[in-house]
Amino acid sequence: MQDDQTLKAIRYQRGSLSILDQLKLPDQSIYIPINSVDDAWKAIHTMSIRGAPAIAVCGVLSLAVELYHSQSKFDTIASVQQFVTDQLNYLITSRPTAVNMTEGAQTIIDYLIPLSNKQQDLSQYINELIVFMEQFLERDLADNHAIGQYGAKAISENNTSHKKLNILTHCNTGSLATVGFGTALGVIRQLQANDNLELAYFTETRPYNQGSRLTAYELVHDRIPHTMICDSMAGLLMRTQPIHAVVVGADRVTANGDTANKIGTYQLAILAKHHKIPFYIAAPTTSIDLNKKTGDEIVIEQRPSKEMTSIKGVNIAAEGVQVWNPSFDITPANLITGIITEHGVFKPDELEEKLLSLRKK
Ligand SMILES: CSC[C@H]1O[C@H](OP(=O)(O)O)[C@H](O)[C@@H]1O
Repeated sequence: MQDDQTLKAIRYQRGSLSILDQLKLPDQSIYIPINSVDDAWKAIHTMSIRGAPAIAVCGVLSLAVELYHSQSKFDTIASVQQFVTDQLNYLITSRPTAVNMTEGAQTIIDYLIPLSNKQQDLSQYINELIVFMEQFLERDLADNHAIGQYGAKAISENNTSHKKLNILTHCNTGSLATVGFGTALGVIRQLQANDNLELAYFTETRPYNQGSRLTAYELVHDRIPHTMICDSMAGLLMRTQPIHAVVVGADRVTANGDTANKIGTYQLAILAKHHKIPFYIAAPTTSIDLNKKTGDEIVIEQRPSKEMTSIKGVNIAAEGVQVWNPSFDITPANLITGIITEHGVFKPDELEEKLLSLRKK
């Protein structure tokens, strides 16, 4: 099972934040300090830390650390509110596709006024704001296990004829993409814990290799039975091996269930449809953006060409080669069997209604 210490993407205690530098994995396990929002912005943009939920927690906690150490520079509550709003709006620009940072920023901005109605002492206001920001860490930890449990139950119930299941996943959606158990990889961890997993197949996930660099690291570490494949092998795998489900993460799910996820997800969904294999998205409800009606509204982040033309600084393509490097693609809702959240598994066409009723509670 997951070892909480060596697979922690984020280490935090009040006034101090560090992240596991995922660009150095799997060869080196090095934590780097994050002392400010600027540090967090750079770490997120360069993908030293990545994964929609982990990005949001890192961003919010970097602001908590900055507030903790710079209290003396504020003379009014209004100046704190302006600083927090400006820093959150800056953090959102670090990676545009995932919604979790935007959701977290809006939640904090919405709290600034109610908190000032409750607390007029400047020092106490800052302290209570820090406590509120720290709750993002606890919330995501709790969400992950629920996602794993709901997902494992749904997939097992879909395959009553097989005790042990072969699952295919893409990219990295484990402890290195969240702050705990993982989303899609959390479902795989839970299937393993329930003794319902035969093999976890996973793709290398070109071009940035989150699968070979990060998912391999997690599955080997947790001693979960697995097989790594190249992205291009997914079709032959589904045609020749019994794959019982595909489960992947999400960076942003829109109201109709369309989902932005790591590039390569869309073609896996098409292959799964062709081979009649259930295709699941696993994501916390903080990844669901009801303000966007369909996936056509999602901004797809374009990444630097060097992430395609080199690996760890070694060129694998001719200097000057022209590339196209979208970091995400959109999987339409009609290719998705279910969306696994911390509140249960929802069909795409019921997602908006279910989420609105949950948010009213
Ligand atoms: C639970 S992480 C969701 C999502 O994040 C990954 O993208 P990136 O590595 O570029 O941050 C990937 O799309 C995962 O599925």
